[in-house]
Amino acid sequence: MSADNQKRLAAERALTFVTSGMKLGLGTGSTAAHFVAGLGERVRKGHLDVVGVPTSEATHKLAVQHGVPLTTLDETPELDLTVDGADELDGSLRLVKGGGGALLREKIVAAASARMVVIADASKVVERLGAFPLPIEVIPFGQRATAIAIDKAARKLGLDPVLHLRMGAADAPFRTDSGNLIYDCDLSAIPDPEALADALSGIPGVVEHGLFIGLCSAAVIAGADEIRVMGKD
Ligand SMILES: O=C[C@H](O)[C@H](O)[C@H](O)COP(=O)(O)O
Repeated sequence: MSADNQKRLAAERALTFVTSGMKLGLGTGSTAAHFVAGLGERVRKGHLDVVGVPTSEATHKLAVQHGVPLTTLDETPELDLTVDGADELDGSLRLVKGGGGALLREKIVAAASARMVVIADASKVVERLGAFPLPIEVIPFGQRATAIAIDKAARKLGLDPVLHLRMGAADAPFRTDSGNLIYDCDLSAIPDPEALADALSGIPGVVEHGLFIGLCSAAVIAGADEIRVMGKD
């Protein structure tokens, strides 16, 4: 079975967590896109009556296309459930996110939700986080100084970071939906995600990083032969 089919199956399973009346956070990425499509189908058929807060402009567009009723986090600041993808997750449901550049809004929306469920194909589950370069969103002002501070903070923790400024179209730096830049921080492995998260959060200029710790309560993982739920079903 292709990875995309696994993503779709994980999304379908997560739809069973949704009930009418829920206020939902809608994640970003190829896996979350399956969830938004499935949600739209159920809404159009009259099986579900929900509202969603998109975590990116891309998800906003997709949700509109699929007929998912939308609200904003300002109108609806407390959500029941967020369903989102991940770039990596470990056995403690710690995540690396931001491969698509949406980590800031994704984290704000997840933090405003009573529950966050990750959906992923089995390749995303890892023994130890860090093979996927950690996305770190920074303010454009002083971005080189911020990158040096990130490098120093990681080295203090015994890590050996390699930072790449993410590029977008036409050889210009990638800009997030909030107009910021992203450094992808290649660390090979992150032995102590909590310590790194704390260190990064203390750097002026870092808006947010892609380590999601203590936010996800369950993950639906679709493999070649089975779908399993990690954490609270
Ligand atoms: O910024 C993007 C998000 O964190 C995505 O949820 C993450 O990159 C996973 O995306 P995908 O489902 O496409 O692998």
